[in-house]
Amino acid sequence: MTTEINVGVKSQIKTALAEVNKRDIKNVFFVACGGSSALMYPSKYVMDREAKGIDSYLYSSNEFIYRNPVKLGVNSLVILCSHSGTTPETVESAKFARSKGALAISLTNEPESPLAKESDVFLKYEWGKEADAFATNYSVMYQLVFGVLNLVENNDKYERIEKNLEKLQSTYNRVLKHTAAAAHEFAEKHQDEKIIYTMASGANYGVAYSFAICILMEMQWIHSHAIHAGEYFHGPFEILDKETPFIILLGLDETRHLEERALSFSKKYGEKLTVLDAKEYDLSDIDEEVKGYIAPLVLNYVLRQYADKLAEKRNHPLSLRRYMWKVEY
Ligand SMILES: N[C@@H]1[C@@H](O)[C@H](O)[C@@H](COP(=O)(O)O)O[C@@H]1O
Repeated sequence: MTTEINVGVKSQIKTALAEVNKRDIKNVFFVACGGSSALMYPSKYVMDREAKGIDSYLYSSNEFIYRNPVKLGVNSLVILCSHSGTTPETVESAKFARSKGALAISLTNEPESPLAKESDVFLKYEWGKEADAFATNYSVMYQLVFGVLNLVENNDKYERIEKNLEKLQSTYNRVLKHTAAAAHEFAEKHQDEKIIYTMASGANYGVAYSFAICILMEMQWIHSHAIHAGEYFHGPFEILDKETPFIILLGLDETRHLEERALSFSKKYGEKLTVLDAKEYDLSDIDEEVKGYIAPLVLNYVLRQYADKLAEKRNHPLSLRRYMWKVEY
């Protein structure tokens, strides 16, 4: 079944790339909201590191429409994502992109959704505990992005990334066993906290961002803010004391130095520090050359385990909302 689904994912990517091939793509816009936006941050990092000619931009959906970037046009690829496929501003963004002549490719879990219908091509990804990592959102996004880089610029990492993503689930399973005790301890220690900050840089910043806005604020009603490790010393570090909890992510990309610097300062003056360091995880299945790109996916998966444990300890299900999907906004 898994193999069948993975073959299906590859064929969807092929279809999407065939559409890309019909155009002369000069720029890529990543457009989504919330968690769906956060999962695009590593891809924006990939574009910055790998793309020699294609420009790339990342916008929250409504900002994309209202800002109306002057470069958006027939040479643009707009990559959208919405899990439900119903977030109105993301659906509008797809319409808007196409009205400008751009190619709109969306990722969603819902093939019958308005977003799927308003896009030139949609890619259905899998979701949930049973899904193989290869077919899930982060992986599908990478397959598309590396596929575009390969097609437009002859970037040679596409096949390697695809092979590494095929081994991702076994990496996840191994790492999760290693982090289970730490996740449990985190939940024990933080169940009564009123505020928890998150921090990261580079390819991992989106993971810190989504944990802050989606897990802590949206799903646990705990105050939070995602601090960019490079910005830490330009304001946020003044909040550090022995009482304030921070989650600090350390990835394997070129910006790791920023995260290490933030951590070493935090260790000096803070105490409630939870460190997730990808260097401590068994990523032996992953090629050295792409480890920096894969690290945020692994960190995100590990943090989901932290979220599950925290929700359980606090007796506050991750599905609980006050306003989202309930009132008008
Ligand atoms: N955590 C996310 C939110 O941040 C997002 O606003 C919402 C709608 O998103 P989507 O457009 O992916 O369906 O879903 C999730 O709950």
